[in-house]
Amino acid sequence: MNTEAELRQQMSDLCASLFNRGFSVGTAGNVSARLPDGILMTPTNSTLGAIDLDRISKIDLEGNHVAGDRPTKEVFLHQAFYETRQQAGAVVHLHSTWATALSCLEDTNPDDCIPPLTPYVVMRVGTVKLVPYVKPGDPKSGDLIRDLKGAYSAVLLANHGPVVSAKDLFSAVCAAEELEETAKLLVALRGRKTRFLSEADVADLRATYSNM
Ligand SMILES: O=C(O)[C@@H](O)C(=O)COP(=O)(O)O
Ligand SMILES: [Zn+2]
Repeated sequence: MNTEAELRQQMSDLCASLFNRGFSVGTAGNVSARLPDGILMTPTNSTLGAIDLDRISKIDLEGNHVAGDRPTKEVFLHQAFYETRQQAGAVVHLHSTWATALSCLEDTNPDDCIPPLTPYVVMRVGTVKLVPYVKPGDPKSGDLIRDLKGAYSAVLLANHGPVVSAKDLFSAVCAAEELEETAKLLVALRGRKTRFLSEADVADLRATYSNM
């Protein structure tokens, strides 16, 4: 387990890495990580490209804002992941282009937004559910995640973008990147005869590897 100081540094570094490689632009996206006594969150209206360690928001186990700048407006969304997935140590929300494109397409399967194209997306991300649109920052986003009862480590928010949780911050960032790259492949392959992994292949991967 990282110390809080190490986790703050890692959050700033990984957010900058996402931003510098175009997974986030402007002030889009937000990131959080669980501590024994609360949750660290990126501040609202901050750019992931320049997260100041001392201004990272902290909320306590009761959800009170106890340190740093005001947290992301998606605090309810992040809290709902931690409430329903005990194994989740971090949550990453992005507006990355290709996953967001899938979140807008009418024929994206709401129960399986990212069908099993490659082993790695099965291993790192799992089945991705579409969550109905609510406006950014709406507390209802938390209710919609709680309704899933912890069954999905990753979702697409309709007409908005991906949210990915994982056991720790590095894993959550890697999973968000894997989801984005697979979304890009899916859009590139649209209209072409595509071979997906079989149910047996997916079951074998799930038995061998865990995405959390
Ligand atoms: O789309 C939105 O407005 C938020 O989900 C977002 O990505 C950035 O909001 P803050 O984290 O409050 O800056
Ligand atoms: Zn957003």
